[in-house]
Amino acid sequence: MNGQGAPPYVEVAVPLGVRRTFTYRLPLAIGNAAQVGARVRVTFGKQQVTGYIVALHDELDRALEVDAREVREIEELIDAEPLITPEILELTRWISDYYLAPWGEVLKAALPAGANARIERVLAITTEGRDELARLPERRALTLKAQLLRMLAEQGPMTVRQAQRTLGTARVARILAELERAGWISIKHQAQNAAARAKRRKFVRLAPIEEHAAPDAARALTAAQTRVIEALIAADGELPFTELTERARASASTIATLERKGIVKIEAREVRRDPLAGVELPPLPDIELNRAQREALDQITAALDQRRYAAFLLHGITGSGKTEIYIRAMRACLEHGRSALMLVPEIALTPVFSRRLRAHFGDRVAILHSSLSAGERFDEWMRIRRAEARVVIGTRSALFAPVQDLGLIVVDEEHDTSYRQQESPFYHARDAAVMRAHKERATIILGSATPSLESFHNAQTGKYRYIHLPERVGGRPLAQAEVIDMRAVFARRGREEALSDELLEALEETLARREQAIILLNRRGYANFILCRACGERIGCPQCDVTLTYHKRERALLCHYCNFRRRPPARCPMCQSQHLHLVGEGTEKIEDLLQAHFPRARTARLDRDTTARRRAYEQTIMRFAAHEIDILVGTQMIAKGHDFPKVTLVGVVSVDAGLALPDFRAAERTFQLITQVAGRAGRGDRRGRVLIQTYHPEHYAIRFACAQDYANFYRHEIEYRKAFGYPPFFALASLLIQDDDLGRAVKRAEKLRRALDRANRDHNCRLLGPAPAPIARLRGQHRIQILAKARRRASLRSLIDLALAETDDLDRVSVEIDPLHLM
Ligand SMILES: Nc1ncnc2c1ncn2[C@@H]1O[C@H](COP(=O)(O)OP(=O)(O)OP(=O)(O)O)[C@@H](O)[C@H]1O
Ligand SMILES: [Zn+2]
Repeated sequence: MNGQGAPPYVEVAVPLGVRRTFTYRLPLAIGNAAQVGARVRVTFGKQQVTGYIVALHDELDRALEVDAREVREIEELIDAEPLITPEILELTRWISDYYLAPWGEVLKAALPAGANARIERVLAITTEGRDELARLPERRALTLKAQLLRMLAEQGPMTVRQAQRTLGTARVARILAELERAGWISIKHQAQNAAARAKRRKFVRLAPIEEHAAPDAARALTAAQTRVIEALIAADGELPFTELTERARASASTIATLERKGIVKIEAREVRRDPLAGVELPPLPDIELNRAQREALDQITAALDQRRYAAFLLHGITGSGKTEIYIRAMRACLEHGRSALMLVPEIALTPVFSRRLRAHFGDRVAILHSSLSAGERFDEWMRIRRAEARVVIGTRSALFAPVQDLGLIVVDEEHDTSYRQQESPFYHARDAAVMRAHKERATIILGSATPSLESFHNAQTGKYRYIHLPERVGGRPLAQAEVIDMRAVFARRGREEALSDELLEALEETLARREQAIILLNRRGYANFILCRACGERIGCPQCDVTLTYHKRERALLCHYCNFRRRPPARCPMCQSQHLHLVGEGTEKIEDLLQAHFPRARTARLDRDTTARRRAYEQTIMRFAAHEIDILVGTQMIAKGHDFPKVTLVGVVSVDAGLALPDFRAAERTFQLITQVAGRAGRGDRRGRVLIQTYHPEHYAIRFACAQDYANFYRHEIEYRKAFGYPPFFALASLLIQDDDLGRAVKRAEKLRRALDRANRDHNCRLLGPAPAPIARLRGQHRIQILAKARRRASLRSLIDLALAETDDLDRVSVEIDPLHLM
């Protein structure tokens, strides 16, 4: 024991590809200060890593047969106050078990990026180093070593990175070891909380009048000083320092002089980085709920009153007024003194909606999403941690918001694929949110116009309570949808056209009525790929088994998987022929075509290329909402959740590529995409129209989406899932082996398969593969897949657990439980 009776051992989870936790000893110096949920710096192998304390214990776990003498000490305690709450610790442990994901990685994902400490090497000069420096001749040009010593003597300890910034990376690297050996400097590892510091800003304000009331004070002022004072008076007495220097065209020294005279005061204050700073709040519509909404809300508030776990599937068609229900449910939750968390899909976090929440809940709202800076995220996160924010809205990782006393979770557009994290740790935020609600006795609402098959199935079997809103608010009709058979268009025109006459005419009429249109094509770029007509070569990515997409604006061929980029060649790289042909179209080309057809219309494009810049997405959406844009072309990001009353036409250029993907969810995705985008039409006074171009007009996903008939789509699709043994009837796991050497990948896959077979003697799982994944090579790695299926997810997990434990060199297998795609 270490004196004060503190448990001498801690269990640490590290964010590396290992699933078990590790025991460390607490040094005396840390003693009682260590708490569960705090971050620590530990030595792991030869590395220094940030880990998370997940348990404290008095004795070593005998079962693990750890030798007490081999247990290492914690190097540093990073947090005196743990960042991770007990609830989040518990949730991450569940995720780690359920998804067979390393606990440390889940914990890392649970903290805002700004809070993930970087381990830095910190340099400091020693007494011997100072003596050495004193012996050096004063004036002569200093050697590199002497320069570094002098820097450390004058400026104090600094990180290796900082030293390298001044003196050059390679140069510093060269001399460090030598200086340390000579005993002139010390090198220590330390955790640095980069962005995880509150932001401080300097403010200048006018001092109270009596402090500088000397009668002739005004006369003694220079012109610049007068400008400073006038600027401050105009701003009600206070301005941020930098803003003041700009406004008054004054230098820092002018302001310093005024401070010495006692006329102004300068002070540094902590400021909050507010993601909604400077936005105008639209007036809130005064809405009276209709009967269906009221009944839905009543059920939800009754559950909230009981303070027990309850899960609802709110299935409301597009425009049925789900958002209004969410807001009122959140308000009810707040009235109970509890907090509410709302998850929204990645980019569809509509700027309009965040503003509405701010208007409803004021400062109690915190916003967490991917386009915030690390600093903004951290500030918002801390406001939640301190329970200053009681309503949280955010994307996938907001699942881990340290909300205190959680009463309600809303998952909007619950079918959306962005809730699935597509890299390790793989988790599905919707499913984990259901578990979180369960553990914290909260009510959860999963809302969608096109529920995922899993959720609808859960509602059918009684796992979720089902609420249906079958009509649009105000009795508005759904848009009228028509399928355009592109085979007939081809026969008529005799050549391939991206836009049919029907769609062009409808656009013409829409523009003539001064209404707006949305045109969807779920593929960015200009042309799908480049084909050599002489030899048949398709120009592909050298790293991946996919073709490169032609981007005209950037004059580049891009790989949409690994971002490889090259200039479009003038000749075929295989046969040198000049007969290169652009095949297929993307959003760029559709934008060009529309501009050619309708030169007077204002068109804009929304896809990952146009929204790379922060806030670009938001700007385009706001301009479209203000009708500064007539036609909006885009990928699926325009299909989600938006409410633009003046949109009366939606055109779907093509969904055929998505339908053809070798994935059991292809039909479901296509159905959802069409239904969602169709739902953007006719949300105002005029009825909307939807035109869907396709070469497969008879496909059931297209037929049912066109009729906006969820029930029949579900009936059809669920039969197929049952017949072929897919979710929700079977649980699925995919094991992916990647290696830059194909032979090695195959060997490892076969070995894994044998281990799985052995483990499967006591289980009853179905195993498929190894086989090349549909994308057989990605970023230079060959990809071999094994699929496992079972009726019970638990047996699937235990099977994989066993197999992985048995094979030792398989830590690089990536395991996905409930994968979304099998690509
Ligand atoms: N009871 C009501 N009376 C009048 N208008 C309403 C009512 N409820 C909601 N609305 C308005 O109807 C429009 C559509 O509502 P909302 O955006 O909530 O639909 P939704 O169900 O979320 O649709 P989607 O699934 O397409 O996003 C909004 O402009 C909203 O303000
Ligand atoms: Zn690539």
